[in-house]
Amino acid sequence: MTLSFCTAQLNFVVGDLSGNAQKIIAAAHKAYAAGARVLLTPELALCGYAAEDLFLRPAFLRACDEAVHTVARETAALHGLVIVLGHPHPQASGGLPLNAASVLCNGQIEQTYAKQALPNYGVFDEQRYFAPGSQPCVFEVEGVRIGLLVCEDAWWPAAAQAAAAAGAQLLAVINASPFHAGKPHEREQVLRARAQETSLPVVYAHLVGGQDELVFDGYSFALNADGTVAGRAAGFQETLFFTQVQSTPVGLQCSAAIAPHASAEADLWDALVLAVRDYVGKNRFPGALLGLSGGIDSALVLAIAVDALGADKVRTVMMPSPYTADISWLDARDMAARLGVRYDEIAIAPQFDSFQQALAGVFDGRPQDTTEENIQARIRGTLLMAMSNKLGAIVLTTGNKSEMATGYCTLYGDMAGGFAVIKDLVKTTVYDLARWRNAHDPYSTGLNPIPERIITRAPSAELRPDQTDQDSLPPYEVLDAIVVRYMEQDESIAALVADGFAPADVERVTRLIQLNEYKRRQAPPGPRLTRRSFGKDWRYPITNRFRA
Ligand SMILES: Nc1ncnc2c1ncn2[C@@H]1O[C@H](COP(=O)(O)OP(=O)(O)OC[C@H]2O[C@@H]([n+]3cccc(C(=O)O)c3)[C@H](O)[C@@H]2O)[C@@H](O)[C@H]1O
Ligand SMILES: Nc1ncnc2c1ncn2[C@@H]1O[C@H](COP(=O)(O)OP(=O)(O)OP(=O)(O)O)[C@@H](O)[C@H]1O
Ligand SMILES: NC(=O)CC[C@H](N)C(=O)O
Repeated sequence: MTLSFCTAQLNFVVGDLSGNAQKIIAAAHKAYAAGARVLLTPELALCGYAAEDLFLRPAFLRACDEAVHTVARETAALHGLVIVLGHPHPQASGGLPLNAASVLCNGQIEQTYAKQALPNYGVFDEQRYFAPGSQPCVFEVEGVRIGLLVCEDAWWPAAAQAAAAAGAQLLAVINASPFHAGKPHEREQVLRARAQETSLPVVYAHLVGGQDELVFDGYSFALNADGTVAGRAAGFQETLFFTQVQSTPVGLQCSAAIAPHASAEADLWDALVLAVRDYVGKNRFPGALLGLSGGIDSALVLAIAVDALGADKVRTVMMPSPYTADISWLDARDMAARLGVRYDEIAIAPQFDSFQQALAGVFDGRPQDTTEENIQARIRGTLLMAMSNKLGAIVLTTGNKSEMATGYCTLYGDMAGGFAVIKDLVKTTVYDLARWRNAHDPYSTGLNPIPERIITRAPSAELRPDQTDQDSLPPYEVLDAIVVRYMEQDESIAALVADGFAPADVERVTRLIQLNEYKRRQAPPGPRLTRRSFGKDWRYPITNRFRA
């Protein structure tokens, strides 16, 4: 006996119930024609993950319910195909809905499983939206008894063990498991433990796509009962991933194509590209634009945007001030020419003069300070937003995580825009990725996008004469280490000092992190790439006197 499973590793759009339903129906027809008799869709595939407070709207839940029936009806002719469909399920008794996986066959809804473990940490709020289930769900297809789990269920032993105790011979897990660096390996490690504890093979069906700040990386996989990888889909792309499950004298054996895991840098790059492509595309922008300064941050964002959208959908504008160095112009022009993107120059000196004149009376002889620096950033922000209004393209902001942490960014200035592409990459990673992209060509563009001098020159905001970033901050290696350990890993000030960081550096950086919460609340969203980003998984009070 061989039973063929198909995982619909597809990119759904939150709230597009009919589009998602049609995508699932089309996948069912293709999978069936290719011989599959089980189709697994990702968690909440029908409505998209994460639909957040849409789950609180009765009309949304009713529409999801109708879409479940549409999928059942339009796949009824696929005789014998079992579809595991992820969707929210309103409870007849009222109360919160279930995060459900329904088993559809021959046009009927045969069973509906309710996710038991509802994650409520990090970026997850599932206890705000769903009531937990308590029962295992086992269904049989061509003599194979399949135990159903939904994502977080499989991160703990109990639900898998309950499915095994209920007679499951294989675990089918449907998922929406947001990416961070290293997550594809971590996930397989967790599921390996479930396979080994239960001595059951696992088919893990995963989502792909960008949804606001979350990125889903695909990499669906199958494990044998001993935990060895029997198959893996490619990461960061849509695919129908087939796994053959065979009955052998030693139990069920899975086999499938095994796509390799990519390097950490390649995964990060793919995540950034997918996040930009989906944010821009799903929100229906005709393209993107950004201020190109000749510095590393805007250079990296431009390279990502071109890989994501194509050169014809990205335009750049260099807005020199009196403090802009010649090499900034030269490098910005060089980069735009290398990539073949539209490049304009708009000098901001006249507007800068005009603002200063307008304020001269009010400022009454006070010395120049960051006020004047911020005016320049705000003139640029105003010009970029004007271009966005007129041309329809979204403004990509270029601030990195080190800047978002310390507040080295200007409200309504370089923070003005729609999507903050690298807000979860610390500056040292920005450099690493720039070097990596110049040495690799993941989308076969034939481009070596970033001029070498942009990578080697000292970073500067160029908002006053001879300014460099390191004038007022510790070296980036030190700054980034403090940011990562304090912000991502919850280490204390005392622990960092005990580990050898200079007390003054730790004091300054952590104080800046605390003081600049107000700025981050006004920042655009951007893709989460680490265990903790400045997004849904960082919810600190603005008004706060505690720091340790
Ligand atoms: N708790 C709070 N809640 C709400 N609002 C608060 C606030 N505290 C201050 N504010 C407001 O925020 C203002 C200060 O913020 P903002 O106007 O942005 O200005 P600010 O933070 O003073 O200046 C921006 C800093 O970033 C640096 N910068 C800017 C641009 C690029 C780069 C770079 O290296 O890439 C660096 C620049 O040199 C300067 O040190 C205050 O004047 C006040 O109006
Ligand atoms: N001369 C300029 N022309 C166009 N855009 C600019 C210019 N200067 C700054 N910007 C925009 O503002 C952003 C922040 O600029 P700034 O130089 O202050 O910081 P940065 O973090 O060093 O960024 P970068 O490395 O891109 O220069 C830039 O990434 C760019 O998008
Ligand atoms: N949707 C979920 O239940 C995801 C939770 C899970 N721990 C993950 O990130 O993979």
